Amino acid sequence: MKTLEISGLHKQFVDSYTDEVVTAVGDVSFAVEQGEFISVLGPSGCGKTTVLNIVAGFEKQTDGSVLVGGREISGPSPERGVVFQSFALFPWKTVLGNVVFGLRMRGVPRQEREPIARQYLDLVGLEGFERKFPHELSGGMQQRLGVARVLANEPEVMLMDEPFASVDAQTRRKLQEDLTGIFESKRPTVFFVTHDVDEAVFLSDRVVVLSSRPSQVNEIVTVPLERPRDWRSVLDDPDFRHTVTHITDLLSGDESRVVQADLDSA
Ligand SMILES: Nc1ncnc2c1ncn2[C@@H]1O[C@H](COP(=O)(O)OP(=O)(O)OP(=O)(O)O)[C@@H](O)[C@H]1O
Repeated sequence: MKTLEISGLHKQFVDSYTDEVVTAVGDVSFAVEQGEFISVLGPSGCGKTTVLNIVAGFEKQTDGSVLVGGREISGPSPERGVVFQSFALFPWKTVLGNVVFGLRMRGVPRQEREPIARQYLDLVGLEGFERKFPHELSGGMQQRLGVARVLANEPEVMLMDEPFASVDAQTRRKLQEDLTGIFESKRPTVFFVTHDVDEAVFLSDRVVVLSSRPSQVNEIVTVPLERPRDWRSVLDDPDFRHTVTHITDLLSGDESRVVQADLDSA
């Protein structure tokens, strides 16, 4: 069953100073199955975040449609929870309070909120930290709290915009393995934006490779790796290297076309 269907998505921005029109998204269509992990990759500025922001309901498309669970979206909703790069936690609430808040907003009865919140904190490995405040957690733990907060709302799709971009390389590997473990046990539908080809292949069932602006889908690559996954075994897997090389070739082919077009128009 398709959870998310993006059809003919097109987005133009008008620069408020110069009145110049920027086509951020040309014509993008793809669908995400229920329980699927999909990543969106593409050259810088090709509109990855814009597509995510439209799905989140933060931006309105100029043309095309976005259906979630078969319904056209209208504005932000907890059914499309977003995990941001910059954590976006409530600093004055405890770890437990951060998760309980969303449940309260969703109308979950008072006596059910805390057990549900604790269940999701356990899932992301934050048991024992319930009474701490966000500033008492490491960057990686704050990001896991962000994931717990979104998942506790049982969204139809979890949206993640480069969530690990601001943590160091070692923590990043650990968080990628944690996220894979969470995905494998809960099977949420995930839409993940990244610049990092290895990360996209490690995490995803399929990778949507966008072309440079005005972006279109260049290719949707199926990742032929078994689950459960961990870095130790994935790095030794020839299918992993082959898929990474294929996507890198798609991206560099696209980049050389852009350079050639720039030279032709000079
Ligand atoms: N609110 C806005 N107003 C005007 N232009 C915008 C706005 N948001 C994005 N853009 C432009 O749209 C294009 C796509 O931006 P977007 O951030 O979606 O790309 P991206 O692929 O996520 O980039 P990156 O990989 O660098 O993060 C860029 O040229 C950007 O400058």
